[in-house]
Amino acid sequence: MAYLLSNSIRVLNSAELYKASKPSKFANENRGLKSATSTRGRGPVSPVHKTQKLNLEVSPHRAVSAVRLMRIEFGGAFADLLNENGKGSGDNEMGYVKRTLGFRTRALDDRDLRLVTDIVGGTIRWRRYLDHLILALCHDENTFRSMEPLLLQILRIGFYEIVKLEMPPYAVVDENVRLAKVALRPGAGNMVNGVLRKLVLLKENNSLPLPTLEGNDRAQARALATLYSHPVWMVRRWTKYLGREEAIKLMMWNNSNPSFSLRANSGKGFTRSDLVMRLQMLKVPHDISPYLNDFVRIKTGMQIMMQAGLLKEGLCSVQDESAGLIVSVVDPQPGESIIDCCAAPGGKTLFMASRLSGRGVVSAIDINKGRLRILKEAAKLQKVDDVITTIHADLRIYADDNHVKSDKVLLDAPCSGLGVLSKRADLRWNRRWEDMEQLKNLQDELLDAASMLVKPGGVLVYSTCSIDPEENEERVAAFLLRHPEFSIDPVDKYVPTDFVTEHGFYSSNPVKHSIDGAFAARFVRSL
Ligand SMILES: C[S@@+](CC[C@H](N)C(=O)[O-])C[C@H]1O[C@@H](n2cnc3c(N)ncnc32)[C@H](O)[C@@H]1O
Repeated sequence: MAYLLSNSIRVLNSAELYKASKPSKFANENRGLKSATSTRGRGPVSPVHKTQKLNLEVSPHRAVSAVRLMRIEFGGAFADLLNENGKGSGDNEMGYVKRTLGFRTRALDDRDLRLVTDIVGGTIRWRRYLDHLILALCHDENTFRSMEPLLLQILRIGFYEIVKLEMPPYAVVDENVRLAKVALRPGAGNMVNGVLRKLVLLKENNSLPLPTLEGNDRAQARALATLYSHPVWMVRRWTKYLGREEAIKLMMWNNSNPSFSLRANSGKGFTRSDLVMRLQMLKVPHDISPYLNDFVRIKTGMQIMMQAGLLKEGLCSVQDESAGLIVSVVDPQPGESIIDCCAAPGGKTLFMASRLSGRGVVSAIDINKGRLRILKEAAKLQKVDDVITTIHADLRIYADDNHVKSDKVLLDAPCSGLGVLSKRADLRWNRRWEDMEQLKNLQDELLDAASMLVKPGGVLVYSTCSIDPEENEERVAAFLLRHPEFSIDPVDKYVPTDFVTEHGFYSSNPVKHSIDGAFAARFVRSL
């Protein structure tokens, strides 16, 4: 499958998603995989009876969006089932469309690709809100709870297009009815027709059945969670730590279309000016990063940039400035030995390596062999492999067994990812409150291990892509209590003051800085 990228890398890298995603509680508690593959009502993977011919009635971007949403929601298990039914279909998206819907559509053009990205990303982000409306407009709760997954995806798409994209409503109704009829059966088309028409009327009368902010804290959190389409536990956590107003702003940011940054790969002699020139030639609108010399921001045109081969040739990488600023906190210098403790897939390793000008070494450790392989290949492509060594290991065991001491050690710890929810549209539904406790324990263990690799007088940087104080400041405080041999080195020398907290940590705030949320603390080990 061509990864149908235009502006949402994480949403679209579905192979990765299958592996990474845990079952979505919200989605799966009422409709499991069994119903996803049910043959009742000609379910999505029983298309034997259907024509395998090219279908020109259904708009291809809707068909592809519906199938991609199924794949994201049901993850690897769904993909595996498809493969059982037809080997080889997993390799390309049209294969999935054919297997799921029972027909092919014409190939997608650039406009279709952009629509798929918008619809899939938006429908995932707004899922709780959309499901609330769908449930309200169904005959009864049982109709909603027992709905075939493909039918539900078609309804979600229609609701999203009407309510959030504000597309011409009757065209949306017609198109989605047609999709339901062809992919499922005429009755399903009638159902979609009835529910979408009700929605159009309610929207025209400005009377969508939405919850109001009433009742106790819990009830209000539930209402906010529906209105801004996030899990209740996140709303409660953010209301506690940020206050309601900031929590709402954060949720609005998470629901907006993400923009991306590109890092010119100076390791390959390709400068930001070179990148700017190439983007100008490709007519891709861009802005220079105000924070980092190698970075350029783009809101649209990712597809064009990829088609032009800039990523494939290793001339630049997609990297958020929040991650680039963590490398600024490490401040790699030529000749240094650096250990990147949780390195894969390598965004920060590669950037650090490019800063060494061919002198020094970055040892990239990771427990995940597959992701480490991606890092290795990217290092070759970007011509920084001469200063990178990869080590496949559990950091905790590695640190116990090896008595290496480095100038600098970066621990970019596994975390909730609560700072990157605008890019990782599905992550909010996969993260559970219980994950936080497990993650905090792991972060403490990894910090202890990473600290063993720092030479006297050396530097340790702890970072996350989370905005959660329990994963950030609290972990730092706990670490300092356990390790009096380390002290805080304030980061104001390394990043713009706007990112420096009162305790001398680096913190990027999506709402304030319009980049992903991230955190870093820099420690120095006593001599
Ligand atoms: C936040 S990601 C790192 C992202 C990376 N630094 C980058 O910039 O691309 C966390 C990584 O920690 C790795 N990891 C988790 N537990 C680990 C362990 N016990 N030892 C080593 N790596 C681990 C995961 O495989 C994952 O690749």
